[in-house]
Amino acid sequence: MARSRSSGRWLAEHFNDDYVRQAQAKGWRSRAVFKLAEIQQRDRILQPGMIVVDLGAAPGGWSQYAAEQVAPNGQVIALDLLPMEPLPGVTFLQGDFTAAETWRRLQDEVGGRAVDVVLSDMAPNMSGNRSVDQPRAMLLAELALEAAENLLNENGCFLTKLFQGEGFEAFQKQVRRRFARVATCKPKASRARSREVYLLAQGFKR
Ligand SMILES: C[S@@+](CC[C@H](N)C(=O)[O-])C[C@H]1O[C@@H](n2cnc3c(N)ncnc32)[C@H](O)[C@@H]1O
Repeated sequence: MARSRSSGRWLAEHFNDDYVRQAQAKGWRSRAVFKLAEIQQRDRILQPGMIVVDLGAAPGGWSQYAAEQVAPNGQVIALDLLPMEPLPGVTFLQGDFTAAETWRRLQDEVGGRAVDVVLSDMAPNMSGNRSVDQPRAMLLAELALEAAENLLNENGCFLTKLFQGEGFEAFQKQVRRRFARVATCKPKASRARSREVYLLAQGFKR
């Protein structure tokens, strides 16, 4: 089947991308790992022994990196709509996080343990229509925040992907009410033309 011009452009960009080459060379599952690594090198949010929840985890770059940082004795509980190949130190749940049933399964897996960090790199399939994509992306961020508010221990940390646009400011305000320190960042590995940024919230107030 003939590829569309835009998917051809995406593939060319993907394979020429230095982060893709570096990820392949180092055995990381995704180029996205460099976004988390940049944040970790600056803010040290992951420490040995921590329990981490990784929402929107497939194909597994963030989980792979987080599992290394929290070893030994730490654990990553990863969740995605799509299947994911097993990783050491990572328990994986497949399900749609917008479904109440998936939230119940995640709570069961956590089993009442105090979670130190909730990560969310969830993103909807982009249609290209901003009025459709933005509310879908905001819903995923809202659900990730709700999960963080339910699971995190005192002083816990929440890192989420966000897209600049409708609802962005209100979401930041909401996060500021529950966390002592909140900052947005655009890691170098995040494509300049993408509206994607990351919100890092530290010091959860229970
Ligand atoms: C940018 S990718 C995550 C990449 C990942 N951080 C890594 O390093 O490999 C976004 C993921 O969010 C997942 N996702 C989107 N909507 C979801 C939903 N409703 N429930 C669970 N996962 C979802 C997608 O399936 C996709 O795998």
